[in-house]
Amino acid sequence: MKLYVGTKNPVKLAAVEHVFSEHEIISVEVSSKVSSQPFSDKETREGAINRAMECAALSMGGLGIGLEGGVMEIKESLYLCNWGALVDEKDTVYTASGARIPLPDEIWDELKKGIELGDVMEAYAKKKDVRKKEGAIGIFTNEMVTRETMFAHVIKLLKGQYEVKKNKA
Ligand SMILES: O=P(O)(O)OP(=O)(O)OP(=O)(O)OC[C@H]1O[C@@H](n2cnc3c(O)ncnc32)[C@H](O)[C@@H]1O
Ligand SMILES: [Mg+2]
Repeated sequence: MKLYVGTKNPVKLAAVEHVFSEHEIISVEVSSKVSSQPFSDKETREGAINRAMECAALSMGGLGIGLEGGVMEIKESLYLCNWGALVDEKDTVYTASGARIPLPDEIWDELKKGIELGDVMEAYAKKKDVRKKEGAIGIFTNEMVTRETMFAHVIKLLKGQYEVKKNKA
């Protein structure tokens, strides 16, 4: 079955390929229809669902996946948050979220100025393309968990829920 993924980001695609190795994966650029830097769980989740729905529509009876990164506030802390959505051939929507860790205040200050996390991380880590490599989660966990492994976990949560539903049908 064809699996459309709503991103061109190589790290997100690598995570999908790792979990859905038996599927033909097609990478497409779609709109998340939320801000480029989501600032809540709600908005980040919505971005993932919007991407997955557009992918499912393009797949014509296949599967669609959307992955979205964002940040969310809890009390005095700003956390990294990530969401994934899978839309199956029957238009059922499955969702799952990823591990979250607090971000340093200096990162929050930069985000408040309207700079996207990907750009903030490049300056902070003095590295290019952090968003396409280890990600903020990799930088702040000494690469114990990278953006790819974090998204792979989210995708496993989606695939597992889909399989349970399919096995019941
Ligand atoms: O091409 P797409 O699929 O859009 O991939 P992206 O890297 O832009 O990722 P998102 O749109 O899902 O993330 C929204 C914003 O947050 C940034 N971001 C989210 N998680 C990140 C991480 O772990 N490391 C670096 N930047 C991250 C990202 O660069 C964007 O500016
Ligand atoms: Mg983006």
